[in-house]
Amino acid sequence: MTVVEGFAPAKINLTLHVTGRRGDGYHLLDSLVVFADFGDRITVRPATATRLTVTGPMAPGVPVDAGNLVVKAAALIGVTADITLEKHLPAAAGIGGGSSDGAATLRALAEMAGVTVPRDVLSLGADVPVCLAGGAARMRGIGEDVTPVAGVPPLYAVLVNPGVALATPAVFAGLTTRDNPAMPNPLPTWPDAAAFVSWLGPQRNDLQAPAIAAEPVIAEVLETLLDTPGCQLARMSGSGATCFGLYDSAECASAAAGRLAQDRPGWWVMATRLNAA
Ligand SMILES: C[C@@](CO)(OP(=O)(O)O)[C@H](O)COP(=O)(O)OP(=O)(O)OC[C@H]1O[C@@H](n2ccc(N)nc2=O)[C@H](O)[C@@H]1O
Ligand SMILES: Nc1ncnc2c1ncn2[C@@H]1O[C@H](COP(=O)(O)OP(=O)(O)O)[C@@H](O)[C@H]1O
Repeated sequence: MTVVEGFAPAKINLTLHVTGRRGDGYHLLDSLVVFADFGDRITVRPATATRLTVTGPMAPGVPVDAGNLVVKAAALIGVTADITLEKHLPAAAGIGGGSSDGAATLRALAEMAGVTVPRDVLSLGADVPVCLAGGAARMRGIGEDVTPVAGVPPLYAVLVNPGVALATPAVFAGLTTRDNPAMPNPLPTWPDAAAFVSWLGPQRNDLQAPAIAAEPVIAEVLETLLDTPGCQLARMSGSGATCFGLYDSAECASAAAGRLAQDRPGWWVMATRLNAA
């Protein structure tokens, strides 16, 4: 029996510029996306009907029915399987846990059944195409236009989620401006990690302000990250509430994570390497 395992890394929007809105209400984005070395794990086994079991420290509250993106992905690719999802990423957290799980399921089921992944996966969610591509990418349109970006260095980061779940549509609805500038085109080249992080500084996550308006604790997370020794940049990912801090070494990131975990026992804190693959 073919058993296939897959990894569904956290997705981090290093930038998230909202540049317009379509007639159907979806927003046009320009986002630089990378992936962490931390995430969920899935295992798929052939079965005559799809069955999902969710385990792991972040399993509570995650849907186990047809609402789970793992089950939706299996239906889209047309393969039935016994699927175990080991959940490590907080849900509704702006780090694309569900989308990354969906993309990992598509890859694993394609390998298990010897079929190809459908070309149009946008129906699963705007973040699924970028998660399926994997690696540093520029994401435009509403998420369907994904271009790999070369030259993004590996980054040492700390992810912090204060334990508030934010609904993505509500955060988009809180935007006060929707026609904001895109990132430069083409993107510059960065000689090293320091140049990359200083370029990142003036870029934005346009969803950060409406997310803070909905959950002011996000501002506290950003300030707390910036206060840790060696933090070069702190920003929210996606529609929040997870924020990332960037550091110039694994030691700095790990020391900051240790301190934050001690000082803020209610927050989810994780040191990770971004774009390490
Ligand atoms: C904001 C982002 C940035 O990467 O990340 P997350 O916060 O979800 O991690 C994504 O665009 C989210 O992608 P995803 O979570 O897959 O979105 P979907 O399920 O397709 O859409 C959820 C809702 O978000 C809004 N939405 C999403 C994408 C987009 N380009 N414009 C939107 O306005 C719509 O209200 C939509 O109904
Ligand atoms: N595999 C999954 N993991 C987590 N949440 C999921 C999954 N499948 C569907 N969901 C639903 O999707 C919602 C958004 O979750 P997630 O993709 O983690 O957030 P975000 O879009 O903020 O990155 C959750 O509230 C949950 O109800």
